[in-house]
Amino acid sequence: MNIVHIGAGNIGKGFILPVLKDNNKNINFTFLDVNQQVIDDLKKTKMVSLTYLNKLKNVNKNYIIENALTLNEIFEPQNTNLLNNIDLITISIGKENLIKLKPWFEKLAEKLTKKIIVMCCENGNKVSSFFKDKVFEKETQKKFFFVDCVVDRIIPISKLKNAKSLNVEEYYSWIYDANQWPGDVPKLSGLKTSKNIDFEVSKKLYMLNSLHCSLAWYIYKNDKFKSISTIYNALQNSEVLLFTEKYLDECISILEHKFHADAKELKSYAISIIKRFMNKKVDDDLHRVARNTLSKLKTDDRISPMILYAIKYSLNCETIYMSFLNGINYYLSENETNVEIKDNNEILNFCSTNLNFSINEINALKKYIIN
Ligand SMILES: NC(=O)c1ccc[n+]([C@@H]2O[C@H](COP(=O)([O-])OP(=O)(O)OC[C@H]3O[C@@H](n4cnc5c(N)ncnc54)[C@H](O)[C@@H]3O)[C@@H](O)[C@H]2O)c1
Ligand SMILES: O=P(O)(O)OC[C@@H](O)[C@@H](O)[C@H](O)[C@H](O)CO
Repeated sequence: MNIVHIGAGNIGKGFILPVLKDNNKNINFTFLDVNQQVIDDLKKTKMVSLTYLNKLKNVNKNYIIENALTLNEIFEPQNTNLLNNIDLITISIGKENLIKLKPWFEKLAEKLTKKIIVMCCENGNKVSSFFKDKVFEKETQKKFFFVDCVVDRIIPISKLKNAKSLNVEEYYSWIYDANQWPGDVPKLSGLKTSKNIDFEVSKKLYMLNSLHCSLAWYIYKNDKFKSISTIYNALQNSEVLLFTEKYLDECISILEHKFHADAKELKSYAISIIKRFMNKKVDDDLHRVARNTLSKLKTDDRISPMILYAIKYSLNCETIYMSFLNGINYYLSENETNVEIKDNNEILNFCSTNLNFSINEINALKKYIIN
């Protein structure tokens, strides 16, 4: 099977490559990236070397890659065979960068003789559908099967000095939408399917990912990352643990209400998240988990939808709302404005100007703040 993966970064090298290679025979794997240095390094080594950060004993494993190319190199004559035989394109470049792939996909679409599956392995709400609907015209959309998925493995930023080595968490989960996968294409091993991808996406995004950035913003507010700089260090503090528990309890009530989900199952998922965050070997920097703060605060991402849902159905979201304000202030301080906003009108103004809140959403938030 020919896999082309766009984005030879942490999730590409530390998750997509090993999960596909470990679980499926005859995987021919090609990395594409815009970063010339990364591609040159991978061309040289043709290998990725992973260290699994097992709590008991680290395990090292090497993975062969068949090709590493810059995006446009794939259109060169010597790569025609590969181009004509792609089965699956996976992508992990950051949701905000997807728009840049528009011309590349349009060029590819002109050359295709069969429909190809595209999976955006980005954190966000059904990002493959977003990519399909918001980026492409109908004609291009028809050339691909866009399949939503949820990917989960914590891969901290590497402090190792070469592009081929990476430390990764041992745990992983990759779930895709069973309804969008074409019926005549065999399923991939190592991946799970779901007929309720909305729930799977929301569960991970609202609990794990929103807790991650909320912890960073909380620590920044109280410590400015002076004495605490990683997720593991943060969770050694009893006040942070209390914040975490309250935060996850509010998330659980919202998910339980929205999806009629089993609260016990969500509770054990919450416990599993805390356990994973408490793996001392996963040296996960707070700047990383808070990256792209503004996108994380927008109405299509991990915090605002929970607040707006809780307001609508009168559910408690006190801690999540506090975290939302921490996030706004973190964003402002990162952008060197040195202004904290606390005034209600400033908050509402920020939401409509920078976070895509609609008039109805602003009115709902206003009512919540005033009460
Ligand atoms: N690291 C994690 O723990 C983790 C886990 C699950 C999901 N994710 C998601 O995976 C995505 C990538 O995260 P990451 O940690 O691997 O980031 P990263 O910065 O390590 O890797 C991103 C890669 O994409 C490349 N890239 C950027 N723009 C590009 C473009 N226009 N065309 C081709 N390549 C381009 C970069 O050069 C880089 O190599 C994000 O959406 C993130 O939310 C990350
Ligand atoms: O990648 P982001 O910036 O969307 O979010 C930061 C982290 O929450 C994220 O990378 C997690 O480590 C990952 O999603 C775990 O599966």
